[in-house]
Amino acid sequence: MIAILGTGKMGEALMSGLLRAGLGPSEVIATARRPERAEALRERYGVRVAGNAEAAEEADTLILAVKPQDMHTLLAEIAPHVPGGRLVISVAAGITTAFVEARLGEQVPVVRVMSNTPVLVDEAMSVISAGAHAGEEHLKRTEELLSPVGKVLRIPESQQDAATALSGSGPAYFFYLVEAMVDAGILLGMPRAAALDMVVQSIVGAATMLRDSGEHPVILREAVTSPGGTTISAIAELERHRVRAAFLDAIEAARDRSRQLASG
Ligand SMILES: NC(=O)C1=CN([C@@H]2O[C@H](COP(=O)(O)OP(=O)(O)OC[C@H]3O[C@@H](n4cnc5c(N)ncnc54)[C@H](O)[C@@H]3O)[C@@H](O)[C@H]2O)C=CC1
Ligand SMILES: O=C(O)[C@@H]1CCC=N1
Repeated sequence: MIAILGTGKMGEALMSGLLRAGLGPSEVIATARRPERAEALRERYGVRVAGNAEAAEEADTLILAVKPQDMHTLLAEIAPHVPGGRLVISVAAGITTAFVEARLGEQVPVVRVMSNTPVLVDEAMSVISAGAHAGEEHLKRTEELLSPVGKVLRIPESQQDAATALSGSGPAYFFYLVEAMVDAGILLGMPRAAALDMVVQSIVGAATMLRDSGEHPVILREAVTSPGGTTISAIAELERHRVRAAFLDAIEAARDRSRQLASG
């Protein structure tokens, strides 16, 4: 039995992925703060919806999916209800395994996960790290849960804040880029729907080439960039506006914010 504690956007995305991967609705308990949300989850997925304490007592794997700022309250609520031997998986940005261990009891196996919203289309990037009391079996179990919905990579916990900035938030940067490029199409007089189609297909094509060709992104970009042509005129403007430096600073800021989150 798996419990998702705090079934918001990420919790629901993970839960729907687990169900698509073949887990039965009767093997999942979801918890939610608002009764309307609980009802919607029950109706949409046929899963059981319960209180946090009850879910913690019954499930052998607990997935903590509340916001980092709500983690302290959730852990305080479930601490008396987590029997030995439970695997606790936290998907919250910035929350360390030590933070969870300190509140649930020192022996609890905790795995920290940073996934991303493409879990909704089985293309998640999930990175996982073991806490002090989580061993190979716990990492394997976490991998089994997450690999049907995307790629899973083990990383040292010291890299989790960086991974949060890179792949946890990563989809948002691409959506932002698409928005900006569609605006550019509008500026050039293109109808919005056509501009969106062109940009989305370009990003899907580029992503597929990156994944399937094994080529370095520089080589792929050079292949588009004809001498004296159009692409280099655009790249020159991106460089003039220091877009590369903006990405470095932006992702560093996200990493720093992830580090701060556990303290509220
Ligand atoms: N949205 C994203 O792309 C990603 C989010 N995350 C992490 O996932 C976690 C959740 O983020 P979102 O889903 O975006 O937020 P969200 O606000 O949609 O979901 C959190 C849910 O937890 C519920 N909740 C809060 N306290 C509760 C409690 N004590 N008992 C039961 N339910 C409670 C809230 O009502 C809400 O529905 C965060 O820790 C975030 O860092 C991780 C990777 C990506
Ligand atoms: O913005 C956030 O804090 C969460 C964590 C990674 C993606 N979304």
